[in-house]
Amino acid sequence: MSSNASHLPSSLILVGAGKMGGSMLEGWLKVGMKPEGVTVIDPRPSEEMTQFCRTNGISLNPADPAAADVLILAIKPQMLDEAAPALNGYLGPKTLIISILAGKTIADLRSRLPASSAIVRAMPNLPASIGRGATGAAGNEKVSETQRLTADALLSSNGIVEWLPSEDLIDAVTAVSGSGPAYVFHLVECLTDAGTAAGLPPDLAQRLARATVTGAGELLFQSDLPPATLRQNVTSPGGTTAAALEVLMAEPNGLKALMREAVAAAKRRAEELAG
Ligand SMILES: NC(=O)C1=CN([C@@H]2O[C@H](COP(=O)(O)OP(=O)(O)OC[C@H]3O[C@@H](n4cnc5c(N)ncnc54)[C@H](O)[C@@H]3O)[C@@H](O)[C@H]2O)C=CC1
Ligand SMILES: O=C(O)[C@@H]1CCC=N1
Repeated sequence: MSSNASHLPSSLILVGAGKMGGSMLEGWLKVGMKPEGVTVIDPRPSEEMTQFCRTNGISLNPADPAAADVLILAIKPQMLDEAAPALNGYLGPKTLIISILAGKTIADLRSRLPASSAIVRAMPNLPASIGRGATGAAGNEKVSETQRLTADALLSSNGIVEWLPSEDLIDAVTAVSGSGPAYVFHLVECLTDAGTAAGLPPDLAQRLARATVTGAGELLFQSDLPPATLRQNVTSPGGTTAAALEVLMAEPNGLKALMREAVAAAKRRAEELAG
């Protein structure tokens, strides 16, 4: 984990503490963000989140929250219009806004918030909660160097951060790493299904599929070898893996084409969510 704790903000408001906001919050506390500096705003917090805030001494839905150094926006993109009027009340002149809303551009946010707002648009992913997430981020010209370091400290507490040369790349980042964990979880579902079809009891198939994907993921994490080399290391010439890969890598309808289609669909959807 590469978070630079000295740049963590002293105060932060999290607006929307659902699956992703909650995952990020776990990461911030693990790297030393002070719970008394965190305020959570969510009209419908889950029981787990309510309990989490109580246990950690985090202020949940205070009547009149003071403006903070950082406001993290983690509501659904479709809720932005409804949430925007209240957001203005949480902003001070120096508040940095970090939005993780899929599809919503910095211009979309600026049209609903003070024009002078410093905004970082970021796209994290769910493994943020265990510090193994991947985030792409880009900021507008109002973001000072100190604010960029603050954003970096928060986002890197959740895993790797890639600062993008242009905000335009974020929809593609969303389609690859934002949504990507779901593709991997679905791979486990498919491998379980295939194992069951091949004669394994479903529970056993799922345990094997899960351990295989997490083991392969951890090997990829720990190794410097490119994924293609790791794949070749499993593949004995004329063996079982080669037989399976002939199906998966068939042209033109193999996994590569399917993955391109899936990522393109996710990117298109992100573009539709803009506005
Ligand atoms: N789930 C994921 O893996 C990822 C999600 N995102 C983005 O994160 C955002 C949240 O997604 P999820 O956490 O999956 O959704 P979620 O539905 O789990 O969480 C949204 C939360 O916002 C709260 N909320 C609704 N209206 C509100 C308001 N006016 N003020 C404050 N809170 C309000 C809801 O009660 C809920 O707890 C979305 O914009 C999504 O694009 C980004 C990357 C990954
Ligand atoms: O499915 C979604 O729209 C959000 C954005 C990336 C992951 N979850």
